[in-house]
Amino acid sequence: MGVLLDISHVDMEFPTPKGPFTALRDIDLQVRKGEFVSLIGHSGCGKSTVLNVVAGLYRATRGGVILNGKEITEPGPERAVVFQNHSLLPWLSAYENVELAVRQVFGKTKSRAEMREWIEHNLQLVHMGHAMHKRPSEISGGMKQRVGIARALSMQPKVLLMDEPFGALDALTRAHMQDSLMEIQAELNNTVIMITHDVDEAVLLSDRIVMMTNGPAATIGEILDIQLERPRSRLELADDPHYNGYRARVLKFLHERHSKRDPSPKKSAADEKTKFETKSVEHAA
Ligand SMILES: Nc1ncnc2c1ncn2[C@@H]1O[C@H](COP(=O)(O)OP(=O)(O)OP(=O)(O)O)[C@@H](O)[C@H]1O
Repeated sequence: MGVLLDISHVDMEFPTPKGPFTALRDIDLQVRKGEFVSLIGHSGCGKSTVLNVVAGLYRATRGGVILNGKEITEPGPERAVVFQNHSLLPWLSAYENVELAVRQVFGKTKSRAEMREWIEHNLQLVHMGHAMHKRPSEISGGMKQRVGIARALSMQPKVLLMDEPFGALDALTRAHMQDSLMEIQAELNNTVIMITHDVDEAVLLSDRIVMMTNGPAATIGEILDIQLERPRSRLELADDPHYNGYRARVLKFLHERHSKRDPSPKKSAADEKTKFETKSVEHAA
């Protein structure tokens, strides 16, 4: 299948009082339609910066991003973003939060009735149909995140950008959300770029895992193709040698990178444990 999103030789420099800081150097990544790509790397390496360049929030210092043949120069509804901490408007219900996005994208092309149907459809897709008239303060963290995902999906984006979407959730809710996301992905064939610190999550969900080197001047260190059949079941994969091989490969990359930055093995191991969630898939089930 053809390339939908072309992140082409992107450098990103930020001006700082001490002079320019090079966050990214030569990020080059082509994403196909319907592909699920995860970005993983140590804290501060530049994952969010990559996502922000694709979102159009930052302009690359060199290189650029082409979506469907058109260069990205600003944010747009064809690239919906889901953040770690939901960004719902607290005074609006779940329904009304999604409605805002739907009006923005479909206000001129869908009738009122069609928009209502579409909003409800997207909330049902994330299993929020029963609580759609509740406000963010009346629902759990996982439910809020579901609404954020419904809002992003309702825009029918060409690319879904997710910045640690499940990072703030407990392990069980997180596992449910991952399963929901896989179901939705199977149904809608979305193109997704997701940042995660969770190695299991990356292997379970992704078609490819992009591993980034440490900053400054972070770049792509390695790309791992995850050739596990779909639909994927976390329970079955727990004993799958291929699954465990992919998992080990990512952990090794991260560990090696960390060791290079800090040669103290004691500190590396401790940091590794806190920064990367390496729980086994059975625990999350
Ligand atoms: N607006 C900015 N101005 C200056 N430096 C910045 C700016 N945004 C990011 N940086 C720097 O760029 C580097 C990459 O930051 P970024 O937030 O992209 O990393 P990250 O991999 O997403 O981190 P984390 O995993 O902790 O969220 C960091 O050193 C950060 O301090």
